[in-house]
Amino acid sequence: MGARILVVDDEKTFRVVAQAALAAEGHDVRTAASGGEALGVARAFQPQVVVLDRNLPDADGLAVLERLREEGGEDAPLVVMATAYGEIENAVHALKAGAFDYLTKPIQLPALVVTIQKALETRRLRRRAEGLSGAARRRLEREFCVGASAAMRAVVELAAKVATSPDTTVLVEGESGTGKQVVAHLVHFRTPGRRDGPFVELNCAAIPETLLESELFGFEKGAFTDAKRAKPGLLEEAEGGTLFLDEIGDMPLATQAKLLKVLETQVFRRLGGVRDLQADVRFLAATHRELAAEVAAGRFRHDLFHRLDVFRITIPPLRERREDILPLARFFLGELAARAGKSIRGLAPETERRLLAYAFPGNVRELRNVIERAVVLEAGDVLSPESVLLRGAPAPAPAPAPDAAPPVAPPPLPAAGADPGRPPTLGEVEKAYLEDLLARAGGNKSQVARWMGVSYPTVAKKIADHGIDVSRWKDDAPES
Ligand SMILES: Nc1ncnc2c1ncn2[C@@H]1O[C@H](COP(=O)(O)OP(=O)(O)OP(=O)(O)O)[C@@H](O)[C@H]1O
Repeated sequence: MGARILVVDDEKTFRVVAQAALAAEGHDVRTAASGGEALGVARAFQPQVVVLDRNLPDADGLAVLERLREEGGEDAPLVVMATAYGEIENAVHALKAGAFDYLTKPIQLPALVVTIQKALETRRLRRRAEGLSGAARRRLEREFCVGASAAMRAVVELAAKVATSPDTTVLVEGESGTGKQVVAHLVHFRTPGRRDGPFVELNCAAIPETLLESELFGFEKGAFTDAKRAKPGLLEEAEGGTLFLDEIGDMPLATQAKLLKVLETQVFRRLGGVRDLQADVRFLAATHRELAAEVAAGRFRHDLFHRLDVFRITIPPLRERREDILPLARFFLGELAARAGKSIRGLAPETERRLLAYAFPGNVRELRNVIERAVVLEAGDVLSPESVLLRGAPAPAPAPAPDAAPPVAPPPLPAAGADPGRPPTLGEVEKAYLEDLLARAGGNKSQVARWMGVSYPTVAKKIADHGIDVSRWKDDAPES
């Protein structure tokens, strides 16, 4: 597709010839004979590329370049500066002032056409990268909720601090589901020198030991039997950006030694390779294990631990920052209800009470899952406690006080089996009663014991005697 090109030169012959050559390539070309005219045309025409003579009758081309960049801002055209033959100094000045490239006069038309093509391609790629990272950044702001706890504010502050040093290694610690990956994203997208580069993730626990090194370092053709062609590793893919090593505590010792070397020297080789490659990446490692304890147990190298532990961000479990529960719940509700096309205004007071009382062993991930399911179940315009199913916590209907009498009218009598005239036995009634209470308590035996007014061991024994499988009511285990 043709582009808008402005040719600025006081020599009429050059303007005419260049315009014809570029128009023949399908471009829309305007010309100007002076700096003043060029700025006027640029404002109206918004060219994507400007071919600009350094020596203009009314101005220095460098000054015009500066004005074009200033006025155009993010949309400023790329400038190809035309300099007199032998004035290499001028060319260097032009590049330093932000010109995309330079051509020496007399300008050869084929060189002009190729340089314009290069400029347009660069502009397209830059825009694409900006578009992508801009979208990713906006998504990040949408996907991250700071919460209300001092602990999370401290985490965000630390992330902002380390974002100012693009080469510092970061270690993120926290239980599963606390948000280590979202914090890793936060660091990446807030680091000016890295955020336009890639964010590449490697989960060290999810990948077989034998594949881990080839994923990380890449390999040359013939490095091993299946290496039919060379493949760059994630270290190369992450060039200029961030390499996020998730579950680093699960990395095998042999790979740890190799990783340590990269961290120390910033140099590595592909498997089977002989060339040293530079690792221009920020390493960000995360673990749900306590690495110091892993070191003590001999499962993690102490030198690697110290190399990684330059800047540590610890995310506390959700149960230790309860102030975050409701802001996060509302945040997820907003996002998930919109996605489901439901208008659910907020949380019912009883829903809030139940969420606040719950321990969230699966942390923020479990909270998100709970809200996601509740949104599916909810028919009203607020998230009611009946829709919010919490593992091991009693289902709310009909919402008894925790220690109140059994919450139910007697359960429906069980079917009498073979003999329709026979009333159910006491054992059958007891079993049905137990199953009914277990269903209401989400499988929580302590709650059932309180409702039945008997001890926990008594309930546990009755459940075992009747052969009841409690796990079927505990279906909302968090993902891990
Ligand atoms: N502060 C937060 N704001 C918004 N969403 C969050 C936040 N913290 C966690 N989440 C959400 O919780 C879920 C789990 O987060 P994440 O994957 O980052 O946890 P993790 O600690 O890396 O877990 P794992 O150790 O299991 O890999 C994700 O869906 C994530 O979007």
